[in-house]
Amino acid sequence: MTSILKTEDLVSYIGLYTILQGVNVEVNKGEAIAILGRNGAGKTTFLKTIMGLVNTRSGSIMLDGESIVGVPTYHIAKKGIGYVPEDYGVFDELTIEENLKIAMWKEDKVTLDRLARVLDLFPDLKIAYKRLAKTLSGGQRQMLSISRALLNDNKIILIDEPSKGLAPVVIERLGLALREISKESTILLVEQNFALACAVASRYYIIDEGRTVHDGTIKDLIKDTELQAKHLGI
Ligand SMILES: Nc1ncnc2c1ncn2[C@@H]1O[C@H](COP(=O)(O)OP(=O)(O)OP(=O)(O)O)[C@@H](O)[C@H]1O
Repeated sequence: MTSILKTEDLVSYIGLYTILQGVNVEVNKGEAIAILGRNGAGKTTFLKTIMGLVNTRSGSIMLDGESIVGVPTYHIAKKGIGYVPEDYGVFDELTIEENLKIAMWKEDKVTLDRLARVLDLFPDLKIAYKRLAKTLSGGQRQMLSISRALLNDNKIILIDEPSKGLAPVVIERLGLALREISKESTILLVEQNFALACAVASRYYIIDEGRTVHDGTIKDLIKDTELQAKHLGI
């Protein structure tokens, strides 16, 4: 198996606070991995640390065998990490089309084919293609944010809690789309919605108080109600 992203003993900090205190995660090519844990466990900070938005104090982050610690965020993105932040990061005053095109590194045939595939995956975006992003619902904004990460030749896509604030029926649709995406992309998904994580991922890591405390297959976790209760509050 080819390791696409690997962190070892990752420690990171914001100001005076050490937030991550030892995170060990490995994502292999083609896998969909869920990062689970309670509120405030450090899941968002983990993704931000990978992206260079939060400073690493010690430990390693390897992307496809190359260290990305200390590399500027824009460069990390260009090295092949697509990032879908919790707050979507879409431009409200731009149309869907403009939001998508601004995210494209190239406008070659491969990229335009990817755009067509993304619009097939999320027909809502196709219908509202010329509308301003600010007119979209939360679910549609999430779809737009995910779509942008799919347009380029990324090695891995980090998705931060896509279900947040969405209605159950929208989460279900999103789960189906993410499952489809996971057939062709490598995904690292932060998610509190256990059902969505189970629908998309095959393996998981649990972060608690800034550390990875458990990992395994989603199949085993579904059976382990004790572990779910202890770390996920289910
Ligand atoms: N800018 C900041 N300054 C100080 N502490 C922060 C900052 N951002 C996050 N933290 C703290 O870091 C810890 C981890 O936060 P993080 O957002 O990564 O958790 P999370 O697991 O993603 O939870 P949630 O699902 O609630 O977003 C929390 O205790 C939080 O209060």
